[in-house]
Amino acid sequence: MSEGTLYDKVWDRHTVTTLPTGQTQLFVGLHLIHEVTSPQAFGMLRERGLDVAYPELTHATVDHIVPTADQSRPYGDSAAEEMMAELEENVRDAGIEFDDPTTGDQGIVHVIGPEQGITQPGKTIVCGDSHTSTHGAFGALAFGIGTSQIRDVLATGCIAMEKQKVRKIEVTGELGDGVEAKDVILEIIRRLGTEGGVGYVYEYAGEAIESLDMEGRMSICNMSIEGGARAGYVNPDEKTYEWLRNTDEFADDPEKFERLKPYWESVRSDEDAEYDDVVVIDGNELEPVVTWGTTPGQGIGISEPIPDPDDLPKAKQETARRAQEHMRVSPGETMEGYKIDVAFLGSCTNSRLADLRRAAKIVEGRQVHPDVRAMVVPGSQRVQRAAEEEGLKDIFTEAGFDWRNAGCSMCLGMNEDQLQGDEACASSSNRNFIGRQGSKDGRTILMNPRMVVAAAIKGEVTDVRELREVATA
Ligand SMILES: CC(C)[C@H](C(=O)O)[C@@H](O)C(=O)O
Ligand code: SF4
Repeated sequence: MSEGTLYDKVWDRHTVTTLPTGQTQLFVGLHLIHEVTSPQAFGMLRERGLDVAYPELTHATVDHIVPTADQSRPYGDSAAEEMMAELEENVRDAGIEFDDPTTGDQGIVHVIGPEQGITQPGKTIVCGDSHTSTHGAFGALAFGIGTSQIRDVLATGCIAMEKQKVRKIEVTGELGDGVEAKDVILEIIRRLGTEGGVGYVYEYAGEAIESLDMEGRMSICNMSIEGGARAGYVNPDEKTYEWLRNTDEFADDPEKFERLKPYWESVRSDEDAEYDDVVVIDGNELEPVVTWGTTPGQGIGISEPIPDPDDLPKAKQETARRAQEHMRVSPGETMEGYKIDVAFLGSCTNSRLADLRRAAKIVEGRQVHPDVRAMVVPGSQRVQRAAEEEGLKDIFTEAGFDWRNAGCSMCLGMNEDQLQGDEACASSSNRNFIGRQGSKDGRTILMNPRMVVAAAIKGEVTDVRELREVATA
């Protein structure tokens, strides 16, 4: 008998009860916390005299406010220092494992979970952060939660939730040269809209998704929320298990791996599972996608013209007009040749070793354009070390990139890494909202990591496929 989708199965296996509100009480397998959204929740717990129910299922890191240059304490920014100190106190009192920068394991919350192997198929994972959907790449059911829910999870290990519908997004075929996971998700959001996923969880499937490495799958799941979906996931397969086999959790404990694997396999969506909606996208047709506007849904293929707001559905016209004014672009132009001032390679979407490796191949033997300030911010200290060991840091720094310490950095500019004035930034992050990178006049163009470094080298938005040809000629 079909038990349904991965979503149905993980949901059922974590259901404690149905609450009087009609919501489901779900048990949480992993609660990730960071410095920005947890302090208030810990405060609420203290007010009620409650303890953290499952410190062993809770894991903390510091990412948003952490400086990426000088990390000596106290931090130069007193607000950042205060947040850090508060997190330190909270985790110490509760006995929660904390990957602070002295451990060598610190990093963006959505990078460290998978790399340590605590992100696993069939787990329910929550975090007070909208990009928690990233962990769905492993077949986990992972979603961002708000402050009062963080409190609930800290106090009870459970969360009250409404069940969502499931939309299967099948990406068929093979991605072309220079086209990456990031382009797939930007294309999905462009087609379905930033609100298109409201009420849904996205299951990403199809040949093009299956052939992605785990890093690529994470980039896609990461941006589910930008498409309005509460969560996104990929069914676990051999690639997933292979990744996990090599993590801290399992490398020294192969028995544990063998014990858990049947469960992981059992949560895969059944062949005959029913979906509330199915969307099919032809992966063969895609090209690198860049945004022209101020939402992640305002994207186009690098060779395509920027749309005329008048040609868009009525509801989208006004925001498109305002976005074009802010970005100073006109309908009919392509984004190719758009001048940039800053290049940011980082964020929980694209700052893993595989991302840096691909980008370094483009950078090798080239120089950052003299008018561009370019930075690479590894997603975690482990990524940073590995990249340094294999010589990627040297490739980037010799080309003129600034090599930083791990953190969220210029993805949202909660530390010193910010755009100035109306600077335009080629960014491998996930949000291009006005003001997102620290300056209200700043302009963000989202793209894949190789496109970011191509833009850094040329000083303008560039089709990386042209640069690659030069490189291999
Ligand atoms: C600070 C945090 C609450 C926020 C989020 O939830 O996503 C941040 O990570 C972001 O990307 O905007
Ligand atoms: S890297 Fe950006 S998107 Fe990811 S958690 Fe940090 S601020 Fe949020």
